Amino acid sequence: MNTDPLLTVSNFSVVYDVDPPVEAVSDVSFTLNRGEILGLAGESGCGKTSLAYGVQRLLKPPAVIPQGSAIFHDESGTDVDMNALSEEEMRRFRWDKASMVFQGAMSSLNPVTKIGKQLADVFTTHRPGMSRAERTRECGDLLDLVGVGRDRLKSYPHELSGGMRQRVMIAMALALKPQLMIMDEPTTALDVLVQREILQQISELRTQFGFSVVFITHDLPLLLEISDRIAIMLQGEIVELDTAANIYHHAQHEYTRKLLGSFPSLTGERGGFVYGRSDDTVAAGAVTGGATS
Ligand SMILES: Nc1ncnc2c1ncn2[C@@H]1O[C@H](COP(=O)(O)OP(=O)(O)OP(=O)(O)O)[C@@H](O)[C@H]1O
Repeated sequence: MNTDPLLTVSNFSVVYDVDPPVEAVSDVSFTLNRGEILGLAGESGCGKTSLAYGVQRLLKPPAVIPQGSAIFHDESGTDVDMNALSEEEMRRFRWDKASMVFQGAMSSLNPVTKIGKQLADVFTTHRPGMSRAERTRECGDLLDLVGVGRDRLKSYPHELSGGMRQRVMIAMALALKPQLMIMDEPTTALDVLVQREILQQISELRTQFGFSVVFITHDLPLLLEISDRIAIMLQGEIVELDTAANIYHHAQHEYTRKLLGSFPSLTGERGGFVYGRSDDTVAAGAVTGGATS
């Protein structure tokens, strides 16, 4: 496995300064490797979103970050301390280097604007030198890439299924070829087959472009399918971080075992597990034969 780090998070805490204060993330440290999919699992309220948004500096008051750092090891060789960036630098950084697919992102598409135009707006803002023809070509290429197809450039969001809308959001997050994508429950609202297809797509795109992914969900079986490593969060702390295979076969923490045990779908409708992928991770999907797109 590639152990060239892309992001080093150290002693990171997030507190909501309400009465009494809530320590949503407590002294969390981890490293994300280049090209790696790191799953962040844990039940609702354990602090997954606060951690991901905190690292991206997307939290608003009453959230405060009393301690910790997030260092981005840029492919240019420069280390960027994300806490030291100005608001403006951070805004640019967020799309260019590290993009995000939010929880329920597909409903954040503007309903009265064609999806091609919404995609093109990313380039208009961030690549002002691009000609209109280049923008249209890039947007078409992106829609092809995520399996929506360039013939949908002129479609309105309501003309697309939920899965297709979510793919458009992924296309948007991919637009500037970031090195990191943070995905917060990107497939939760979709049915299982569509989820599978999208996971497969993310995995293929990651192989093609080499970006890293932090994939957040409470759905541990789903993480086992897609992640190289998985971090288990409990009450604001990462209690276990290991390869997907080790999490599945040799969970060390009692809570991880509990979390695994709480998903009957592990051996039920999601299908049995397929072992022995070349990189020794775990992949589910035997029943559906994996995803097609
Ligand atoms: N604005 C806020 N003010 C006060 N407490 C908050 C605020 N936002 C989140 N919290 C608290 O911080 C803790 C962590 O929440 P967070 O949303 O990060 O968890 P999560 O694991 O992402 O949950 P979910 O899967 O439901 O999104 C929870 O106890 C939550 O109630």
